Amino acid sequence: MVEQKNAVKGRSMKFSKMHGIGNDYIYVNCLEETVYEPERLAKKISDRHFGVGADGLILICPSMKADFAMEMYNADGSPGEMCGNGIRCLGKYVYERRITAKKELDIETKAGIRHLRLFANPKEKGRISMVEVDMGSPVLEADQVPVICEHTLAIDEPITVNGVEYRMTGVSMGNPHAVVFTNHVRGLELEWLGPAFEYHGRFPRRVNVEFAEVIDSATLKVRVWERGSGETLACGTGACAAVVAGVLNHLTEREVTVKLSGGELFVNWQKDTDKILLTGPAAHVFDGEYMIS
Ligand SMILES: N[C@H](CCC[C@H](N)C(=O)O)C(=O)O
Repeated sequence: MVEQKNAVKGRSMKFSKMHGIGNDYIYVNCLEETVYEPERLAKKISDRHFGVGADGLILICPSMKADFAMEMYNADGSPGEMCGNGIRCLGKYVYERRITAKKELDIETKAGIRHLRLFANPKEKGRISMVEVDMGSPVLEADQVPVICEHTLAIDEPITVNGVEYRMTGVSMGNPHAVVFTNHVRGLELEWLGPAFEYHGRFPRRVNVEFAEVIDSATLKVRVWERGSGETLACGTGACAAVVAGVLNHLTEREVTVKLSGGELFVNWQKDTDKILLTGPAAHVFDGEYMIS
């Protein structure tokens, strides 16, 4: 029944809008709804004028290997392997809607299984306000997975973009990132610089770019240009990549507060386990019904 309903144009699909410090996604509960063309839907529904408006689409799906599976699509319809802000909101969604009673969850993603710990809002019973994700280990070598570069380790590597030489460090958090340290992120013209990095020949799968300013060894200020979505107010995988690059370039410690345009995330790259813990808020904005067209 559900499958037929959504296959037909002009019928509606329930969705929720959520965000992690302003990195906003449309969530569809695919335990109840069926989405046939997620790339096409992501592009339409993410449009901030002709759609609902979001940085992309996230599908909450059943999993054979974990408690749930997450599929994510960028605003241009392209699929992404992992989403640090999105997965935190997914945890809040399934707990608050009583789809699960667990406060520790395993979520299957294209980058592997990620473990979540949900923290209750002390002021509102049954609500979750903060979520910690074990993001796994960063991947730095090209022959291991979807790293951005053809060559091995790219630490502080020169790259010419729009005729200017920058230095970047490549980090895969399951999805590809290039981190560029700079002295003043505020003044950067990302609309011009972001696409030039994203589509640079050095990155065969395109790239997410983080421009990071070192405030002190435990604080980074970061602006993000996301592959497939443009400048966003925050990026969880990007915050982790920035801290990995900070450590590798001897600029930061392993425990860092990352100040993004929409708020703060806390990153802890554990030395003993090599795993990265990402902690930050998760918020629900509204629920709605979308007409499939
Ligand atoms: N905003 C997300 C990452 C989306 C990455 C996506 N733009 C890609 O194509 O890899 C985060 O919080 O981690």
